[in-house]
Amino acid sequence: MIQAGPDPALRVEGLGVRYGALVALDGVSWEVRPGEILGIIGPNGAGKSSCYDATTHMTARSGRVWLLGQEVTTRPPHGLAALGLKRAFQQNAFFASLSVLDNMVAVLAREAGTGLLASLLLPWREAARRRALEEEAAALLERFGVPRALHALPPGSTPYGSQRMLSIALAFGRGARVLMLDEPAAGLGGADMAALAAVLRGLREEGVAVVVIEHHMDLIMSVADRILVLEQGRPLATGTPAEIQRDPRVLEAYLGQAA
Ligand SMILES: Nc1ncnc2c1ncn2[C@@H]1O[C@H](COP(=O)(O)OP(=O)(O)OP(=O)(O)O)[C@@H](O)[C@H]1O
Repeated sequence: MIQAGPDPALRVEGLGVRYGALVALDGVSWEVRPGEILGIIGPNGAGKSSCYDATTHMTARSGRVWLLGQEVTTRPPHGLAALGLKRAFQQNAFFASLSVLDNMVAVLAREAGTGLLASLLLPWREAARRRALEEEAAALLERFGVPRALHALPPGSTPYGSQRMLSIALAFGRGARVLMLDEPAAGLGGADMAALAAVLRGLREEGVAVVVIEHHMDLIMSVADRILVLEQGRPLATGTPAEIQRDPRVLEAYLGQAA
């Protein structure tokens, strides 16, 4: 089906990943447009994380990748991030000994070209710059649902839901054209899940292309515009949530298994 709308923000073609003799991903192609949420689902071991690793060049792979119309197949992960392809991982990733706010400041300072040490130990004459970074960091954290009351705490002392949102905010940093999230709802309860859904919808409204691997079917079916189903490293189906939910192959391979 030909889809109307803007050009893809990210397009991958024929991605393949092998671990020795094991074929983890075999010729997988997909694309996501600005202001679209693409969900990637599939049973355990289907190749979802391998697909992320392949896209962000964190593993040896075959296939090609285009970001904002530019081929970026050979770019290293940090080069992709600099072009606006950002990724958050399954595990929370932050400095445990820094406050929530300083974690965010460190990312913003790095993206602004200031080193971590300098960002934390800026001399007095740069205090104003430090304050501006802190204000930017605080506003960004609030946007991702981490309230100011938690900003001075170490991340490990905040509720788990806030830790997940912090990880996403740190991945997003000063902004992303494409944001790839790996199981962002893992371990979240109902209220946190609703807050996460609101953040994802907000990113979509701003024109960010969002890709989400998720096992929580309610969440992915309610926020995704399109869904790609992987099974044993291969694409099994792609379509709207409604199409996917009534696809007999999907029901048998995945949703049926979960029922
Ligand atoms: N580093 C690795 N070395 C060897 N095999 C791996 C490695 N990483 C993944 N695999 C294997 O590749 C296949 C795909 O794994 P992958 O983690 O991509 O699946 P997944 O869909 O993300 O699974 P899950 O939902 O459990 O996270 C699995 O059979 C897995 O055991």
